[in-house]
Amino acid sequence: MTRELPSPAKPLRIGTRGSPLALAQANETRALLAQAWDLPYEAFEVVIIRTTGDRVIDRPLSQIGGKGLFTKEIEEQLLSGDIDIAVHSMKDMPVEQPGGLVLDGYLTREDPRDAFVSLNHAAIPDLAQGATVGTSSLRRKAQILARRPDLNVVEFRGNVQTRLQKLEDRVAEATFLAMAGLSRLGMIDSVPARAIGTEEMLPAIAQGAIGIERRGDDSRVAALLEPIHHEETAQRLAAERAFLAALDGSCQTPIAGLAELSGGTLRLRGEILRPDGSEVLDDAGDCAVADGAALGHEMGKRLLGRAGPGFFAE
Ligand SMILES: NCc1[nH]cc(CCC(=O)O)c1CC(=O)O
Repeated sequence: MTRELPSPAKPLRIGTRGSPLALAQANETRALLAQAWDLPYEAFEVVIIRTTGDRVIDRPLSQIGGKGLFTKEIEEQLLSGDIDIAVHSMKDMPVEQPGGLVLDGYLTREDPRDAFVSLNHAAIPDLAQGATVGTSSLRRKAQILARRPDLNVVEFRGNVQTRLQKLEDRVAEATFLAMAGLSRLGMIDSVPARAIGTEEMLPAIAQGAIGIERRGDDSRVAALLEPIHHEETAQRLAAERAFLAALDGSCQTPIAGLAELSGGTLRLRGEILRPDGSEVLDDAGDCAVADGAALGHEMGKRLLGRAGPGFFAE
């Protein structure tokens, strides 16, 4: 049976940032929607929106401050009706959305692992004493320093292509990228990247997941998204994002977490680190798949209690 698109009069507008990765994700969403509803690509339009995070490129993200650096302008256009949905890397999304918006549509999650990327080395242990590595992620920086306090970590901003160029230019010996990003950009075979096991480096909350945001009162769009939504991804993210929310995490703090499902059970692992890597606190728990958010909340609060005040201070 062919489903009927509710009110297909004009193209559905898909808002996204303009980076190659963001565009790949928006186009993937567009293709999935076209396929699910048996419609031509022209029924959907990709609209590029420039955000503060894209504009300010001369400072570390952690110094620009404010929540939703990469989302504010997109959400404004969603609220004003200039776009109908927004496609996001869930890793970059604050745990709460502005009033009137909901973020409950998820595509099937990609590989959540980080990748070690280097032209000369296969893994972290191969790096020479004092070697320079580049990353803009406070989490990755703290995790690397926890294992290798001797390494020199330098700020590495910019999109995937820019960071790879910095390796070519010998600015650093290695960098770290999400496997999901490389895979969506079709670069997994052309870039010297090796997946890092999650025991070795626990990923960012929601890494590898794409979320679709909409207006809460837009029932047409809610129905439209239903066939491309992946419920297991939603269940995993519910646990991870509740963990993050309990820790009051913005992306200013080194927090990692990953939920996995097997045989009706959800297992959540979580970790917080001092920014200099000098202390790592971790926790893990199991629960029924439907109870992930409660477990995440509980684990977050427990870790916060163990950490005490000032844990995240530089
Ligand atoms: N903060 C940038 C960002 N946001 C999402 C991804 C990768 C894709 C994903 O995790 O879904 C990346 C780049 C990276 O960490 O390599």
